[in-house]
This record gives sequence, C-alpha cells and structure tokens, in this order.
Amino acid sequence: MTDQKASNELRVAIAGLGSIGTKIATALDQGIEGLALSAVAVRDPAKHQAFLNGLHRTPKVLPIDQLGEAADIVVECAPSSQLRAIVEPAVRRGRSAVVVSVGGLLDNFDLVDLARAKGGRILVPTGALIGLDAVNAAAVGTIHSVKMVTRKPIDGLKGAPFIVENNIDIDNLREPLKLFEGSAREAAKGFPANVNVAVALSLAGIGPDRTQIHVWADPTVTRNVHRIEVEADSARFSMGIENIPSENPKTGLITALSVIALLRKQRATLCVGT
Ligand SMILES: NC(=O)C1=CN([C@@H]2O[C@H](COP(=O)(O)OP(=O)(O)OC[C@H]3O[C@@H](n4cnc5c(N)ncnc54)[C@H](O)[C@@H]3O)[C@@H](O)[C@H]2O)C=CC1
Ligand SMILES: O=C([O-])CC(=O)C(=O)O
Repeated sequence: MTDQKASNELRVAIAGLGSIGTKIATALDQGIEGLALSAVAVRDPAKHQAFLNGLHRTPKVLPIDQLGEAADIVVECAPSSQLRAIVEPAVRRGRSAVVVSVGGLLDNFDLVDLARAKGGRILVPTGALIGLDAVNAAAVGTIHSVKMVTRKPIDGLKGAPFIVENNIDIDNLREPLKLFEGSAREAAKGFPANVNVAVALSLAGIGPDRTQIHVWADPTVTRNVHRIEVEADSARFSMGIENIPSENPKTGLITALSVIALLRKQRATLCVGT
C-alpha cells in the first residue's frame, strides 16, 4: 500500500493495537464501505507481527506522529498519555482524528482550535456509553443537570491514580465502596482509564465541570455499569448500560464496536442516529 490514494477510499490509520485497536483493524480488514486500513502505529512491532501478517491487506507500520501522512482518518486507541502525539500531527495536516482516550482531551483542548484552524476534525464516539445523540439534542436547548454513576468490578479499577494516591485497598472489598464524587474533569484525572465515558458525556452536554459523576468499586458486579440522569428543558431521561469487559478489564467490549459504527457512517449511504 502506498501513501497515494488508489481510489476515493478513505484511508484509516490506527494508533495502538490493544483491546480496541485490534478489533477496529480486523473490521476494516474485513471490509467497511469506502474505507481501507492504511497504517498502524504500535509500541512493540514484533508483538503484533503475527496479527498484521494475518490481515488480507497488510498496513504500513509507522511511528505514531506519522499516521496523518498515510491516512485521512487517524483512530487513537492508545493510552491517554499518547493522545497529543497522535492527534496533533493528524489535525495539523487537516485530517480527522477519532479519539477514544477522550479524558486526555481535557488537558489538550487546544487541539480543537488547531483542528479548526487547519481544517481537521476531532470525532468522539459514544464509546462505552449510550445516548449521546439525546444529550447532543438536549444541549441544543438547555440542560439543567447531568449526573452519572459508574460501578466497576475490582479488576477494572486496579491501578487508577486516585486509588493509588489515596492508598485505598480495594482488593479485599466485600461490598460496594464509593471511591469518588465530583466533576467529570476531576474524575478523568483520578481514573484516566475508567471514565472516558463521563468526559464524552460532558462534551456532548454541559461540559466537564458541571457534569457530576460518582465512581464505585463494586465486588458484586461483573460488568462495567454506567447509569445517567439528564434533566433538560426539553426532556428528562435516564440511561443505563452494563458493559461486558473485554480482555482489558477496564474496557467494555462495546467500545470498539462504537468506533466501528462511527467509521461505517463515514461513507454509508444510509445513516441512522446522530
Ligand atoms: N471512550 C470510551 O468509551 C472508552 C475509552 N477507553 C480508552 O481507550 C484507550 C484504549 O483502550 P484499550 O484498547 O482497552 O487499551 P489497551 O491497553 O488494550 O491498548 C492500548 C495499546 O496502545 C499501545 N501503545 C501504548 N503506547 C503506544 C505508543 N506510543 N505507540 C503505539 N501504541 C502504543 C499499547 O501497547 C496497547 O497495545 C484507553 O485510553 C482507554 O482508557 C476505554 C474504554 C472506553
Ligand atoms: O468500558 C467502560 O465501561 C468505560 C471505560 O472504561 C472508560 O470510560 O474509560
């Protein structure tokens, strides 16, 4: 595959071949209307060689900051610490960046201005959440409040900075423990691999400072559970989702599917939902 477009296919590059990235790469390789996988960036190429060799069309392996040279859409599926290195060069070239580590956007919000200035775009999928279409619509009017409660099994929370810094022992919990209550912005700092969903919700609605979230460590659940209450001048709605964890226990299986659904919409003739 060359850097040149062979057709009017949109070229897609993926940064990070972990739980989310490999599923998106596989879906692109199996065929998404009008899209082709052109490149990937990985931390350890040897580890991913067998996977890449198994694809019908082998993408280029590039450094993360070069993906925008080989793609129209760069999909960020790496830890949030890498977000800037992936998204900045892409939007600087006027490309679209799909961001899953959306919590990382809050400390890098200038990337939105950069994208605007350069004709790029930043696309945040609904990810492991639900109903951002309704939140977007309600935000056209006035949203009074957005409240979210997240419950995760212990394995899905281990190592979160908030837990480590506060020396909280969650390993021996026998009943649910509320770890955190506050804004989506503060939650993203304490739980960067756990509450991307709250940040996506906040960006769709009333922002990271007014969106409230409670985070529970819950040994009685086996799924990542998110419940949301929205109070707006147009509607009141409650939403809930119980995500089956992927091979990465922090990440719900539906996250990759949400990105694939977003990619499908880029060239689909029939698009349903906003
Ligand atoms: N928006 C949402 O709803 C959700 C977002 N997420 C976020 O999505 C991101 C990815 O999640 P997973 O795929 O589950 O993580 P993962 O840990 O399974 O995969 C991340 C991959 O990135 C790779 N990586 C790390 N540094 C890299 C670098 N410099 N260059 C290239 N690759 C690099 C790692 O080797 C790993 O393969 C995380 O930030 C996670 O918090 C997770 C769940 C829901
Ligand atoms: O997968 C989930 O349920 C949510 C998640 O990890 C996140 O928002 O980062």
